[in-house]
Amino acid sequence: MSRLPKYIEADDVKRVLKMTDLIPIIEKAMGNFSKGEDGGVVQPARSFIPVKKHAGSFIAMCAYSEKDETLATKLLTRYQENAGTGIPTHMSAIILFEPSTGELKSIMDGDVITSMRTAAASAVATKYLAPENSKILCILGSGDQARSHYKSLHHICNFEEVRVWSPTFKNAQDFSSQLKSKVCETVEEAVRGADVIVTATFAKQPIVEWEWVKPGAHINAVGAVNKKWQELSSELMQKSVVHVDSREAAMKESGDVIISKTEIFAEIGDLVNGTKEAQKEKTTVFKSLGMAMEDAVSAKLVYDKHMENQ
Ligand SMILES: NC(=O)C1=CN([C@@H]2O[C@H](COP(=O)(O)OP(=O)(O)OC[C@H]3O[C@@H](n4cnc5c(N)ncnc54)[C@H](O)[C@@H]3O)[C@@H](O)[C@H]2O)C=CC1
Ligand SMILES: O=C(O)C1=NCCCC1
Repeated sequence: MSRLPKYIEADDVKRVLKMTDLIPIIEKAMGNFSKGEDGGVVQPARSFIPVKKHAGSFIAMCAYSEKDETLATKLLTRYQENAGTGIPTHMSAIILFEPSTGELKSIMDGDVITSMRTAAASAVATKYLAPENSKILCILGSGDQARSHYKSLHHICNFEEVRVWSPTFKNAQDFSSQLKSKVCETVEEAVRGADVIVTATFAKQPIVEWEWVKPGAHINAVGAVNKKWQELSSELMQKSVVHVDSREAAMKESGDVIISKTEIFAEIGDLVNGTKEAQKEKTTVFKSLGMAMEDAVSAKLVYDKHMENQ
């Protein structure tokens, strides 16, 4: 093997990474993660460095999976105020190592992986928790995650209607002209009657109320990754059956969990492993925070597929 790491750019990641391959890999990774030591995953809490002067943050996320033979770290910036400037709000690179020797194998774009693996994790949650025959999908937010969730969730349910809401009406219109959907003027209009709801916004205060949510609906809550931020009202969190990707991270990083003082029923990996039962008939929430482990398995998949084509 060459000692020089392979650089894999965003277009090449996009070319080789397919949602149909990724969803089962993320499902297996979530299961391994929730097995504790038996799952062979080492994933320390991630570091957040505030870049206060510029209203940004720098995030470092590392993971090793013995079963998947992958060792990686993602370095990411989150600059919310980039919105509307043409510079993305999240930018990242993933550094992949060879676990057997410690060699640096690859540095690759992390943006496509972040979009797709987050949406794949929600697809796994939706597979276990969405009501049978879900027909209406509601997406709150019209950015990167909103778009990737539109695509991933169509692999799980046969939706007949997709609704989109975004704080800037024009952004929702642009979304809807590219991805078949109906634009809603209010969150309430988008949420009422929906079977599956995605919240993928930068909201810091709750935008979804319990009384709007159809009993038995499933919510993938992807934003509000901060202990002081919420996308869902405390009442909605308390009255729903709440699932997370990592209990440890949720207790540290999720305002939706911490402020509402809600009880976490299970990690999605517990449903995958069959150690907790999915309660499809109840109103369910998947509070997603994102795991380094998801990046590590995705990066290995990208590297292996990319090298096959070399
Ligand atoms: N759980 C996870 O694994 C991940 C979570 N995220 C989080 O998901 C959220 C969406 O990320 P992206 O789509 O990449 O960002 P983006 O910048 O592409 O889109 C953000 C969306 O939020 C909307 N928005 C901004 N301020 C708002 C407010 N006050 N209330 C309601 N909506 C507002 C914008 O109009 C836009 O539609 C962010 O909070 C991000 O940090 C991002 C990556 C992974
Ligand atoms: O990649 C992730 O995981 C992220 N989680 C929280 C917000 C930024 C990206």
